[in-house]
Amino acid sequence: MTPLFTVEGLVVSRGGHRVLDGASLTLRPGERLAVVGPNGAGKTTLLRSLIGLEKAEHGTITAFGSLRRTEKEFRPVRARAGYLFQDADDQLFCPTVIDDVAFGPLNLGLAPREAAERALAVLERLHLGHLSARITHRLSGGEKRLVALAGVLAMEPEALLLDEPTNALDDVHYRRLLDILSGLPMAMIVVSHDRPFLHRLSTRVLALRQGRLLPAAFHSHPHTHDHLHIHVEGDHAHRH
Ligand SMILES: Nc1ncnc2c1ncn2[C@@H]1O[C@H](COP(=O)(O)OP(=O)(O)OP(=O)(O)O)[C@@H](O)[C@H]1O
Repeated sequence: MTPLFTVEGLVVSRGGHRVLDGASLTLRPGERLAVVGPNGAGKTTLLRSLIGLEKAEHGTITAFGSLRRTEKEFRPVRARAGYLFQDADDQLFCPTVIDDVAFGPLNLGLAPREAAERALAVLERLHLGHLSARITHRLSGGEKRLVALAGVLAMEPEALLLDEPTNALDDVHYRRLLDILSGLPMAMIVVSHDRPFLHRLSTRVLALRQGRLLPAAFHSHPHTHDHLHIHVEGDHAHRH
């Protein structure tokens, strides 16, 4: 099966520093790829690069079967890969929830009524129908996050790029998000520090270390404690 994304030897600098320094990955249909790494390792930079929001100095990004280099080449990628921002406030900008969720479908060319119907259907699927008429900026942090996800899903993307999706979620919303994402058929890349969440959701793990992506795996030590660790190939020290 053709990969949705293939990244080879990606180099991206931010603030004069090489954040990504030869990062490579492949996202295949149906895969749920977790990307972990310390604060500032470049996880957000990686997701932004995949949709052309950061400029690659070296390396190649192939998305949906085509090499992408220019803004023009990346534009269709943004319509096909749904990106959930780390901060929901960066994503939501319409006055009401329904307008925000309908914005993407409208942009894709749907008629206003069709866009509103699709938006409402997605909100209801996420058990958020009761929020549709609410003022977006007055939602709680967790509500904002789920509404932002509704906006992404309303675009019916072929892949999802999720930056810290469990931020600000309580137990009920956390469980709901996990159920929703686990039930979606599309491939996704999930950046998170939430190891139990990634452990349940992901099919594969990559760790970002010194600008490169290394294969990693979850492991736990039930004999001493029951929280999850991530073992990175080539790392010797355990991180608690
Ligand atoms: N606009 C910017 N200008 C300069 N440097 C930036 C900018 N945005 C990010 N950086 C730097 O790039 C590096 C990578 O940031 P990035 O947000 O990709 O990390 P991250 O792995 O997502 O971190 P976190 O886990 O804290 O969200 C950091 O050192 C950060 O300070």
